[in-house]
Amino acid sequence: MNTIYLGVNIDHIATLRNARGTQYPDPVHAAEIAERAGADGITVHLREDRRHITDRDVNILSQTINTRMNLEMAVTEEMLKIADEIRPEFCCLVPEKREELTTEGGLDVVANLAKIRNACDRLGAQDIQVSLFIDAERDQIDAALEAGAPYIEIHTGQYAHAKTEQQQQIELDKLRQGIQYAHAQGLKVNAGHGLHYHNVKPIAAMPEIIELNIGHAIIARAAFDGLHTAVADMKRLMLEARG
Ligand SMILES: CC(=O)[C@@H](O)[C@H](O)COP(=O)(O)O
Ligand SMILES: NCC(=O)COP(=O)(O)O
Repeated sequence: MNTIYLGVNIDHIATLRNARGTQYPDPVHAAEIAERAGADGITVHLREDRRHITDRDVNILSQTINTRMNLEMAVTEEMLKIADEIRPEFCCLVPEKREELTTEGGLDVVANLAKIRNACDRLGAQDIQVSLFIDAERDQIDAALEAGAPYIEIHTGQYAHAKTEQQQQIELDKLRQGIQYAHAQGLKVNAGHGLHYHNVKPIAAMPEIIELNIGHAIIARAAFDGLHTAVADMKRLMLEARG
Protein backbone atom coordinates (compact mmCIF):
# COMPACT_ATOMS: atom_id res chain seq x y z
CA MET A 1 0.00 0.00 0.00
CA ASN A 2 1.50 3.35 -1.03
CA THR A 3 1.81 6.20 1.45
CA ILE A 4 -0.02 9.52 1.49
CA TYR A 5 1.52 12.92 2.18
CA LEU A 6 0.20 15.83 4.22
CA GLY A 7 0.66 19.41 3.04
CA VAL A 8 -0.18 21.73 5.95
CA ASN A 9 -1.72 25.02 4.84
CA ILE A 10 -0.70 27.72 7.35
CA ASP A 11 -2.75 30.57 5.87
CA HIS A 12 -4.88 30.97 8.97
CA ILE A 13 -1.98 31.41 11.32
CA ALA A 14 -1.51 34.58 9.30
CA THR A 15 -5.24 35.34 9.54
CA LEU A 16 -4.90 35.37 13.35
CA ARG A 17 -1.75 37.52 13.18
CA ASN A 18 -3.27 40.02 10.76
CA ALA A 19 -6.41 40.34 12.89
CA ARG A 20 -4.45 42.63 15.23
CA GLY A 21 -1.49 43.71 13.08
CA THR A 22 0.96 42.06 15.49
CA GLN A 23 4.06 40.04 14.56
CA TYR A 24 2.66 36.95 16.24
CA PRO A 25 1.68 34.19 15.59
CA ASP A 26 4.35 33.91 12.90
CA PRO A 27 3.65 31.52 10.01
CA VAL A 28 7.40 30.89 9.84
CA HIS A 29 7.31 29.47 13.38
CA ALA A 30 4.16 27.50 12.54
CA ALA A 31 5.84 25.88 9.55
CA GLU A 32 8.73 24.69 11.72
CA ILE A 33 6.34 23.14 14.26
CA ALA A 34 4.22 21.53 11.53
CA GLU A 35 7.27 19.95 9.92
CA ARG A 36 8.47 18.63 13.29
CA ALA A 37 5.00 17.11 13.77
CA GLY A 38 5.10 15.22 10.49
CA ALA A 39 3.99 17.62 7.75
CA ASP A 40 5.45 16.51 4.41
CA GLY A 41 5.12 20.01 2.97
CA ILE A 42 3.96 23.53 3.74
CA THR A 43 1.21 25.17 1.69
CA VAL A 44 0.65 28.92 1.57
CA HIS A 45 -1.85 30.88 -0.49
CA LEU A 46 -0.48 34.29 -1.43
CA ARG A 47 -3.72 36.02 -2.28
CA GLU A 48 -3.93 39.16 -4.39
CA ASP A 49 -5.39 41.01 -1.37
CA ARG A 50 -2.79 39.59 1.07
CA ARG A 51 -5.59 39.03 3.59
CA HIS A 52 -3.42 36.46 5.38
CA ILE A 53 -0.09 35.23 3.95
CA THR A 54 2.15 38.13 2.94
CA ASP A 55 5.13 38.52 0.61
CA ARG A 56 7.35 38.67 3.71
CA ASP A 57 6.02 35.30 4.85
CA VAL A 58 6.64 33.67 1.47
CA ASN A 59 10.15 35.13 1.19
CA ILE A 60 11.26 33.91 4.63
CA LEU A 61 9.49 30.54 4.35
CA SER A 62 11.28 29.90 1.06
CA GLN A 63 14.55 30.11 3.03
CA THR A 64 13.48 28.24 6.16
CA ILE A 65 11.18 25.38 5.13
CA ASN A 66 12.95 22.01 5.42
CA THR A 67 10.36 19.97 3.51
CA ARG A 68 8.90 21.73 0.47
CA MET A 69 6.77 24.77 -0.34
CA ASN A 70 3.50 24.54 -2.23
CA LEU A 71 2.71 28.12 -3.27
CA GLU A 72 -0.96 28.56 -4.09
CA MET A 73 -1.63 31.51 -6.37
CA ALA A 74 -3.94 32.99 -8.94
CA VAL A 75 -2.94 32.87 -12.61
CA THR A 76 -1.72 36.45 -12.86
CA GLU A 77 1.45 38.14 -14.13
CA GLU A 78 2.15 39.41 -10.62
CA MET A 79 2.05 35.93 -9.14
CA LEU A 80 4.03 34.34 -11.97
CA LYS A 81 6.81 36.90 -11.36
CA ILE A 82 6.76 36.13 -7.62
CA ALA A 83 6.97 32.40 -8.34
CA ASP A 84 9.96 33.08 -10.59
CA GLU A 85 11.70 34.92 -7.73
CA ILE A 86 10.78 32.42 -4.99
CA ARG A 87 11.15 29.20 -7.01
CA PRO A 88 8.91 27.01 -4.78
CA GLU A 89 9.00 23.24 -5.38
CA PHE A 90 5.27 23.35 -6.18
CA CYS A 91 2.84 25.97 -7.47
CA CYS A 92 -0.87 25.25 -7.24
CA LEU A 93 -2.90 27.51 -9.56
CA VAL A 94 -6.21 28.42 -7.95
CA PRO A 95 -9.17 30.63 -8.88
CA GLU A 96 -9.46 33.81 -6.82
CA LYS A 97 -12.21 36.36 -6.30
CA ARG A 98 -11.57 39.28 -4.00
CA GLU A 99 -15.05 39.07 -2.50
CA GLU A 100 -14.86 35.34 -1.71
CA LEU A 101 -14.62 34.19 1.91
CA THR A 102 -12.49 31.24 0.77
CA THR A 103 -11.88 29.36 -2.46
CA GLU A 104 -15.32 28.58 -3.86
CA GLY A 105 -14.53 26.14 -6.66
CA GLY A 106 -11.93 24.83 -9.05
CA LEU A 107 -10.15 26.61 -11.88
CA ASP A 108 -12.05 26.74 -15.17
CA VAL A 109 -9.20 25.29 -17.21
CA VAL A 110 -11.51 24.59 -20.16
CA ALA A 111 -12.41 28.26 -20.56
CA ASN A 112 -8.87 29.54 -19.90
CA LEU A 113 -6.78 26.84 -21.55
CA ALA A 114 -4.31 29.07 -23.42
CA LYS A 115 -3.64 31.27 -20.37
CA ILE A 116 -3.20 28.30 -18.04
CA ARG A 117 -1.06 26.38 -20.55
CA ASN A 118 1.20 29.44 -20.80
CA ALA A 119 1.46 29.60 -17.00
CA CYS A 120 2.29 25.88 -16.85
CA ASP A 121 5.00 26.36 -19.48
CA ARG A 122 6.54 29.36 -17.65
CA LEU A 123 6.54 27.64 -14.26
CA GLY A 124 7.72 24.32 -15.67
CA ALA A 125 10.64 26.05 -17.36
CA GLN A 126 11.74 27.11 -13.87
CA ASP A 127 11.57 23.51 -12.60
CA ILE A 128 8.47 24.32 -10.56
CA GLN A 129 5.99 21.41 -10.37
CA VAL A 130 2.58 22.79 -11.36
CA SER A 131 -0.71 21.63 -9.88
CA LEU A 132 -4.11 22.83 -11.08
CA PHE A 133 -6.85 23.17 -8.46
CA ILE A 134 -9.91 21.76 -10.24
CA ASP A 135 -13.27 20.17 -9.62
CA ALA A 136 -13.56 16.41 -10.23
CA GLU A 137 -15.03 16.91 -13.71
CA ARG A 138 -13.78 15.01 -16.75
CA ASP A 139 -13.67 18.06 -19.01
CA GLN A 140 -11.53 19.95 -16.47
CA ILE A 141 -9.28 16.91 -15.99
CA ASP A 142 -8.84 16.56 -19.76
CA ALA A 143 -8.09 20.29 -20.01
CA ALA A 144 -5.49 19.98 -17.23
CA LEU A 145 -3.79 17.30 -19.31
CA GLU A 146 -3.87 19.57 -22.36
CA ALA A 147 -2.43 22.44 -20.31
CA GLY A 148 0.57 20.26 -19.49
CA ALA A 149 0.24 20.27 -15.70
CA PRO A 150 1.87 17.23 -14.10
CA TYR A 151 -0.36 17.49 -11.00
CA ILE A 152 -3.95 18.33 -10.24
CA GLU A 153 -5.47 19.04 -6.86
CA ILE A 154 -9.06 17.90 -6.73
CA HIS A 155 -11.35 20.34 -4.90
CA THR A 156 -13.04 18.47 -2.05
CA GLY A 157 -15.21 21.38 -0.90
CA GLN A 158 -18.56 20.03 -2.16
CA TYR A 159 -17.90 16.78 -0.29
CA ALA A 160 -16.72 18.59 2.83
CA HIS A 161 -19.69 20.94 2.95
CA ALA A 162 -22.41 18.40 2.06
CA LYS A 163 -25.41 18.87 4.36
CA THR A 164 -26.58 15.24 4.52
CA GLU A 165 -24.88 11.84 4.62
CA GLN A 166 -26.63 10.98 1.35
CA GLN A 167 -25.28 14.10 -0.37
CA GLN A 168 -21.84 13.47 1.11
CA GLN A 169 -21.86 9.95 -0.39
CA ILE A 170 -22.91 11.36 -3.77
CA GLU A 171 -20.04 13.88 -3.65
CA LEU A 172 -17.60 11.18 -2.49
CA ASP A 173 -18.55 8.98 -5.44
CA LYS A 174 -18.03 11.93 -7.83
CA LEU A 175 -14.59 12.54 -6.32
CA ARG A 176 -13.65 8.85 -6.55
CA GLN A 177 -14.64 8.65 -10.22
CA GLY A 178 -12.77 11.84 -11.09
CA ILE A 179 -9.66 10.82 -9.14
CA GLN A 180 -9.57 7.37 -10.72
CA TYR A 181 -10.05 8.88 -14.19
CA ALA A 182 -7.31 11.46 -13.69
CA HIS A 183 -4.91 8.84 -12.37
CA ALA A 184 -5.67 6.58 -15.35
CA GLN A 185 -4.80 9.50 -17.67
CA GLY A 186 -1.35 9.74 -16.07
CA LEU A 187 -1.96 12.82 -13.90
CA LYS A 188 -0.51 12.98 -10.38
CA VAL A 189 -3.45 13.60 -8.06
CA ASN A 190 -3.62 15.61 -4.85
CA ALA A 191 -6.78 16.77 -3.07
CA GLY A 192 -7.91 19.40 -0.59
CA HIS A 193 -10.25 22.07 0.74
CA GLY A 194 -12.55 21.76 3.73
CA LEU A 195 -11.12 18.46 4.93
CA HIS A 196 -11.19 17.88 8.69
CA TYR A 197 -10.72 15.16 11.32
CA HIS A 198 -14.16 13.61 10.74
CA ASN A 199 -14.26 13.57 6.91
CA VAL A 200 -10.63 13.02 5.89
CA LYS A 201 -10.45 9.21 6.05
CA PRO A 202 -12.62 8.31 3.01
CA ILE A 203 -10.52 10.69 0.91
CA ALA A 204 -7.17 9.56 2.33
CA ALA A 205 -8.15 5.92 1.67
CA MET A 206 -8.15 6.50 -2.09
CA PRO A 207 -4.88 4.91 -3.30
CA GLU A 208 -4.56 7.26 -6.30
CA ILE A 209 -4.10 10.30 -4.07
CA ILE A 210 -0.52 11.42 -3.45
CA GLU A 211 -1.08 14.35 -1.06
CA LEU A 212 -3.81 16.08 0.90
CA ASN A 213 -3.51 19.80 1.53
CA ILE A 214 -5.28 20.68 4.76
CA GLY A 215 -5.25 23.94 6.67
CA HIS A 216 -8.31 25.47 8.26
CA ALA A 217 -9.27 22.41 10.32
CA ILE A 218 -5.70 21.86 11.57
CA ILE A 219 -5.25 25.50 12.62
CA ALA A 220 -8.67 25.43 14.31
CA ARG A 221 -7.76 22.26 16.24
CA ALA A 222 -4.41 23.85 17.15
CA ALA A 223 -6.26 26.55 19.09
CA PHE A 224 -7.26 23.88 21.62
CA ASP A 225 -4.64 21.11 21.34
CA GLY A 226 -1.58 22.92 20.00
CA LEU A 227 -0.24 22.85 16.45
CA HIS A 228 2.13 19.90 16.91
CA THR A 229 -0.70 17.66 18.16
CA ALA A 230 -3.15 18.94 15.52
CA VAL A 231 -0.74 18.10 12.69
CA ALA A 232 0.32 14.75 14.16
CA ASP A 233 -3.31 13.71 14.70
CA MET A 234 -4.25 14.54 11.11
CA LYS A 235 -1.25 12.67 9.72
CA ARG A 236 -2.10 9.65 11.87
CA LEU A 237 -5.72 9.57 10.60
CA MET A 238 -4.50 9.77 6.99
CA LEU A 239 -2.02 6.91 7.44
CA GLU A 240 -4.63 4.81 9.28
CA ALA A 241 -7.01 5.32 6.34
CA ARG A 242 -4.34 4.24 3.88
CA GLY A 243 -3.75 1.05 5.90
C1 LIG B 1 -7.27 26.44 -2.73
C2 LIG B 1 -7.80 26.12 -1.39
O1 LIG B 1 -8.75 25.42 -1.23
C3 LIG B 1 -7.14 26.66 -0.20
O2 LIG B 1 -5.86 26.24 -0.12
C4 LIG B 1 -7.14 28.16 -0.21
O3 LIG B 1 -6.02 28.64 0.47
C5 LIG B 1 -8.39 28.61 0.48
O4 LIG B 1 -8.30 29.98 0.65
P1 LIG B 1 -8.09 30.55 2.14
O5 LIG B 1 -6.84 29.90 2.69
O6 LIG B 1 -7.98 32.01 1.94
O7 LIG B 1 -9.31 30.10 2.91
N1 LIG C 1 -5.79 23.49 -1.28
C1 LIG C 1 -6.44 23.18 -0.02
C2 LIG C 1 -5.65 23.75 1.12
O1 LIG C 1 -4.50 24.10 0.97
C3 LIG C 1 -6.26 23.86 2.44
O2 LIG C 1 -7.65 24.10 2.36
P1 LIG C 1 -8.42 24.16 3.77
O3 LIG C 1 -8.09 22.88 4.52
O4 LIG C 1 -7.89 25.35 4.51
O5 LIG C 1 -9.88 24.25 3.40
